[in-house]
Amino acid sequence: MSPGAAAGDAPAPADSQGPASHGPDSQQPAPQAPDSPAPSHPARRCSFDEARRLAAAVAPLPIRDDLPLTAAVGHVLARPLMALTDLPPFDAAAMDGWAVVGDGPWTVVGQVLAGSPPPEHLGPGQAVGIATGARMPVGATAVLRREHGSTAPGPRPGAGPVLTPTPDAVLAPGRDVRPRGLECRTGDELVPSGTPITPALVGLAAAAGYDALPAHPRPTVQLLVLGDELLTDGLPRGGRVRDALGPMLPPWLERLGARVTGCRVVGDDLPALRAALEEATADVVVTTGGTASGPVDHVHRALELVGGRLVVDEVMVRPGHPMLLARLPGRGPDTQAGGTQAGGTQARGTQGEGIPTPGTPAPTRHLVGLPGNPLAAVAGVVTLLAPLLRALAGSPEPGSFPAEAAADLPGHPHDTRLLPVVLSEWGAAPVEHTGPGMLRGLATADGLAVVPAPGARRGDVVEIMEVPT
Ligand SMILES: Nc1nc2c(c(=O)[nH]1)N[C@H]1C(S)=C(S)[C@@H](COP(=O)(O)OP(=O)(O)OC[C@H]3O[C@@H](n4cnc5c(N)ncnc54)[C@H](O)[C@@H]3O)O[C@H]1N2
Ligand code: MOO
Repeated sequence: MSPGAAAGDAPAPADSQGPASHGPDSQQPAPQAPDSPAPSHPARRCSFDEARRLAAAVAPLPIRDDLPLTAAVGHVLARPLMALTDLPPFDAAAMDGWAVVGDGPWTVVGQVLAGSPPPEHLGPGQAVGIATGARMPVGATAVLRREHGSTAPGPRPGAGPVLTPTPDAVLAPGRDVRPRGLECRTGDELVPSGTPITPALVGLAAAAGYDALPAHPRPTVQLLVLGDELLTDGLPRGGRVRDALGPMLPPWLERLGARVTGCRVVGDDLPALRAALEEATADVVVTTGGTASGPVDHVHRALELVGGRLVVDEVMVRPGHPMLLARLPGRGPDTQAGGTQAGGTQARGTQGEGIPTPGTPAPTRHLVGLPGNPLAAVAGVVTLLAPLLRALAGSPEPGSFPAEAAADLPGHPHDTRLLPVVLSEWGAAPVEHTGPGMLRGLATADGLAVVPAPGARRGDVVEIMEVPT
């Protein structure tokens, strides 16, 4: 639907703070296109695709240029990694042996080790002992491997040893030499922006002369697990159940690139929830439970009270349809992207190198409301939270991949269904125990198949949402 058409039919925008409709049968129009994130979105009931597009439409956190190499692992490279030097930076021996000039025999006139200066120049008939990685002397044409030569005393006192090649020695020019610039030249793009910073990338950066890397910070997350009925230890008892989400979500979110700064259980109490939201300073606040319209489901009301603005309010996906995404006002003082780095992203008005342009707004904070049913909460993670966290961290990872259905995949009559599946050489097959309140199926699944209504047939290609394995 075009933005104009959507606007014409839109319900009262969330910014009006009117009552949000989030029942399962609310029939609100589809949202407008997500590619123009306006300051105030009408809160909408969204399709699965629209919801994840809206979540992914946020700007990345402002770039930091000062992340020490090892600390940068787990972030996403925010600018291309350009070579600051030729690599190798000089012609170097690739093997232990002798640097030689032309064919032998040669007189050995010295030795050069890795990191030590070579002789100024080698002339015809001369050689130096050389170690792997040592700089080649000017004039040397090749390296003779140690196993391909032997030395004998020189013909007279003071003359260097005589080096003779074995019959199988190979001495073509450049043999066993790593020429300067073999891997890259100064200014070459080594790795594009958006690449996850891995240990290997950090090693490359160090070799290329970097001490720090530019990266979007990992978004901070505070998790509020809502529900008076939740127990944090022991067996379920007295009508209460164990909190499954408090233990599950922090490591999951860390795997998605977030830095989880807090996780706590909050009772079904509106003032307590409001206070928790007001105290929270993270880039993303995640709540679990309380999203529906039960007597103690307070997330919508608490959001209104703290000035939150709903962006997505219910998604046409099962399980998990009551999930929501909202913008939160302001930002706290202790977030990674705040402090000296607060300000717009480079794309939105920095002066380069992450220095904020005076007057640019601080990055927006968000709340993701996950439904309480555990598999519904997982659906909220893959639909809203994972795309949001990736966008904040500047990650281009899709979070999904295609696979063929190995069997018919049951769907929902009119909504998208996220179905735990196992993958094999035959494709994606459903598992058992996939009710909204169950994690048994997911625990052995390889991903969540995105099953369009009313279902997929064996042989259809479906999208598989990644879950941590
Ligand atoms: N009248 C309607 N009622 C409900 C609807 C609806 O459309 N109309 N939708 C249902 C669906 S679908 C879901 S999902 C839930 C979502 O409700 P909430 O987000 O408000 O979640 P709660 O009511 O707080 O809890 C639901 C369920 O999940 C259990 N739970 C909650 N947190 C946890 C946790 N951390 N670990 C384990 N289990 C948890 C909770 O005990 C409830 O059993 O609303 C339906 N209702
Ligand atoms: O969102 Mo609910 O039961 O479909 O889990």
